Amino acid sequence: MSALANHAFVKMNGLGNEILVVDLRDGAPAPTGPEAKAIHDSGLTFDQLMTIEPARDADIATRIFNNDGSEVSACGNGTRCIAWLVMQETGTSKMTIRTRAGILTAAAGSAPKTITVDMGAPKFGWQDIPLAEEFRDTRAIELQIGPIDAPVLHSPSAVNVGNPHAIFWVDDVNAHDLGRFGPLLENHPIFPERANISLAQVTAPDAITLKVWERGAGLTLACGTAACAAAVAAARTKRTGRSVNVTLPGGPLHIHWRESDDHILMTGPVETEFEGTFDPAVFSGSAA
Ligand SMILES: N[C@H](CCC[C@H](N)C(=O)O)C(=O)O
Repeated sequence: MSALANHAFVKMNGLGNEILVVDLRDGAPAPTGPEAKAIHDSGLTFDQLMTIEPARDADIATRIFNNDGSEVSACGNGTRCIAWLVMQETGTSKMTIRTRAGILTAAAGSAPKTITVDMGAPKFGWQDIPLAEEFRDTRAIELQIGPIDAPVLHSPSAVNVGNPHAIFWVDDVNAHDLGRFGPLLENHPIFPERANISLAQVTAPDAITLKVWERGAGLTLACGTAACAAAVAAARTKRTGRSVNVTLPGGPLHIHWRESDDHILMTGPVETEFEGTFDPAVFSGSAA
């Protein structure tokens, strides 16, 4: 029987990006990838499961699982959620979070239930994304969908913001069937670690509309790291400035790509939905 049987969880979201939070500071072990997938498949659905764990070199540590059971290194919306929970508990307004991508800093925003996370600096090198072959300029890589002579989507920007992203620049995010193209592109051999796939429509020098197919989770209402990736890719290709409002289906995030240290500051809301405990049957595979 899993040590997580009957363990407490908190269901939250960031702009509708569904986050299941499990506080393991009681010493319970983190779920395995298959256990995370089993929890989702049992009907307690989420986009990501995130843990809160003790850390030696930060206030807390976290591990991030997509609902397909893959463990990943960054989740912007989920990081805001766990930061808000811990700040509520400790009464602090600033904290550090150890992730597999490095130590992030979170701060309470000016509005209630709003958090700003410093997501660190983006990486643009082809081996950092990573890509399967050398591309000297990752602002537009040779990848396309559709007929060779009339591609439907092509020349995406590639960025790593703790996780890999490909951003396709389009005139209308609703003119393309991301639900159909998403899995093809997520699993394209050019992405040895797969990738999060976004359609980005620049609507003003400080505004982007975004739709995202998330690696390991599919279409979501919002993706914080995709908003960060699209914002820096847009600035890098001179489509926008370094401060943008990114409007996702679930709502807006504000992204500022700071010039002084290249760090990306993401600001947005958090929502709490409900609390509960894990049904033991989930881990024995007998849950519905
Ligand atoms: N699917 C992403 C992780 C979650 C990202 C998203 N939920 C966010 O808010 O950043 C990946 O596999 O890298």
